[in-house]
Amino acid sequence: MIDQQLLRHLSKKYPNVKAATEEIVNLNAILSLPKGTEYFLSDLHGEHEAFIHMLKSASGVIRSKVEEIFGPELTRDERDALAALIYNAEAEIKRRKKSEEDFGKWCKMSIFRLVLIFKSVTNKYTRSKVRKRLPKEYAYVLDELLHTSDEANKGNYYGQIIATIVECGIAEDFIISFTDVISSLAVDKLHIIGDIWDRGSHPDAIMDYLMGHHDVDFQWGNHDIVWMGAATGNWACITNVLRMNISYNNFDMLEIGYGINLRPLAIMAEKIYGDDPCEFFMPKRLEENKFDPIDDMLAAKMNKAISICQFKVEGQRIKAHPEYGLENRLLLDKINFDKGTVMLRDGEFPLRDANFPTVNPNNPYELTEDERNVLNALEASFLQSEKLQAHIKFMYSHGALYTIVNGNLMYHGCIPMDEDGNFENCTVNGITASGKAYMDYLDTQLRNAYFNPDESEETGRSGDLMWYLWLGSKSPLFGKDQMTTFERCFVADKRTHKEYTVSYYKLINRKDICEKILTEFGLDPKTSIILNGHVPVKIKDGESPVKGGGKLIVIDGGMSKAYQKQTGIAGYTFIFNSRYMALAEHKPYSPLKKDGTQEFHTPAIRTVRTLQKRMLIKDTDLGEELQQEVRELKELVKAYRTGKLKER
Ligand SMILES: O=P(O)(O)OC[C@H]1O[C@](O)(COP(=O)(O)O)[C@@H](O)[C@@H]1O
Ligand SMILES: [Mn+2]
Repeated sequence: MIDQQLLRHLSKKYPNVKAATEEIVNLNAILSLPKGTEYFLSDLHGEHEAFIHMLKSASGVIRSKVEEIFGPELTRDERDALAALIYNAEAEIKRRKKSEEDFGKWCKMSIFRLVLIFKSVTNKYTRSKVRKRLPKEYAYVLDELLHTSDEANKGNYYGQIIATIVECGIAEDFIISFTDVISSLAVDKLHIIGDIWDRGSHPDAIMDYLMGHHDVDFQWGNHDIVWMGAATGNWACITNVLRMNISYNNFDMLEIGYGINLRPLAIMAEKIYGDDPCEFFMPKRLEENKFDPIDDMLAAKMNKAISICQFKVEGQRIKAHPEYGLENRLLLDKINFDKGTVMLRDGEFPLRDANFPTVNPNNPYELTEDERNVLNALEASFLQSEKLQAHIKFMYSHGALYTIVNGNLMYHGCIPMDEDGNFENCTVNGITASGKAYMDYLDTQLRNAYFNPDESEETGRSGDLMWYLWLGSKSPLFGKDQMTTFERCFVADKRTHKEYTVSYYKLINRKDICEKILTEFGLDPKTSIILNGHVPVKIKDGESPVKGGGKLIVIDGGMSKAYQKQTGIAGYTFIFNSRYMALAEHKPYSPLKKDGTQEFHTPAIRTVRTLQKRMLIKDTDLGEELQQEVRELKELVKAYRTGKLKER
């Protein structure tokens, strides 16, 4: 039974039998449509161009539509050009303006072709859903192009509309909007399973783009969490994100994108390491900075200066939180400054760089006055960066530690388990929990850390939790025994760099374990699957992304350029539409060339599961909500009919 109050509330929106019945008809129509296509991506690591291309091309789906519709009619080059127009309309228009004798004619022809693709990507949506996604300025025209029913006159009618667009001089803008709509309609829901930031040059551009997306959710990754901590002003997180991004030469993003002022750090680095070659701190150059080039020598000094700050600040956090169990990461006090060695858990190792002018052997974790001043200034930059704070708030409002959508469980790293596959008890901030309860507890704590920080504590202290989740061995986002950053910087012997993954990553090869996790999260282990990111799948070594008898799929395929050598591909998109689940395996993205052309690679798509029957909206989470609405509306109609409520 639905209560009277709810019915009275509903009656405000549906004041009579007719209005309520109309909505029931509308909802039932929606329920019988095929489910929209969901896309799952992870480990974007700042690769904005590759990522945006994956969305624009709908990871191969646009190409297959072009083939389906124009295969018999157009040449291969023409089909390539049409696909290229949808992927990057600005660039293609610019190129055509130069090469076409009659640019207006090219615009007309392109619009005609786009209309056919548009029809194909919208045919499983209701008219009202499509309307809601159209850009306001062209909604009327696009709706007409899509829905005109006068078959005999259609050619002429289209022709008129299109000719007017070209004559009015708005063809370029129209085509750009049109291609955006086509790409956006091909992807109904987007799930990002963590790690937007670090390594690649423009996570800021990715976030800007996603903030305009119609339906996106995030499952936080370790690289996201450490930025979320940095945004609370936490020094351990700030030094970590700066070290990583300086070491990848990402100055445009830091200084121009987020407005982080690195001048105090640069001045201090120059002062401390004037003569130090900082050989092992040279930045990796995956891309050049367009606006803020910093020469390698200065970048290396800044990298070393911020790394030392990181190890000192982390040492302080480790001592302040014995419950984190990170004492084995206290390494500055294990340095033998006379011998130039460090004592690690596997013995004593020589340091390849033993110049530590700012480390006081008697009190190695103490910051110098200069370092403190620099960190204060950096903290202010992070706290006051409007762009960063907006991105982080969006991560919170659209994100979580894990998410369940349409029966699938998504999380970035792992669920802590012991060797036998029991959910491991983990203690954080005084509370001990395991499995789902641990994840739920951390999720709440992470929200408090940003939105309700403990005012009485030093600034950013709440962010210690984010720092722990970035590198702690019981962090469901990290999933390794330790993070060996110090060793990577200072010790030549690569064996000391090794980070061992936790038991979980072995266990997930077992079907029963994956089913156990699904059950823990209240899902049906027969039909549900887990989508996992974080650990690059080494396809070139024969590793498969599909684990646990198809119950778990790891979709970190190495979108990060820095990791493509390891994986042998350039990322995955997991696709779940009304007919199947599939993995699109991407080749490295080739950027736009100077002559305005671009080489596009269509991903290899392999089906992971074919659904026995077409999945409809009524079978989805949304379908459940809509069916509840239908039940309520039926009660409302009954209330009107029996005189319990008055029609208006
Ligand atoms: O390869 P890089 O950029 O130096 O980073 C290495 C660090 O990144 C990590 O792998 C974490 O990043 P991922 O979440 O992408 O695996 C650490 O475990 C490791 O210490
Ligand atoms: Mn990760």
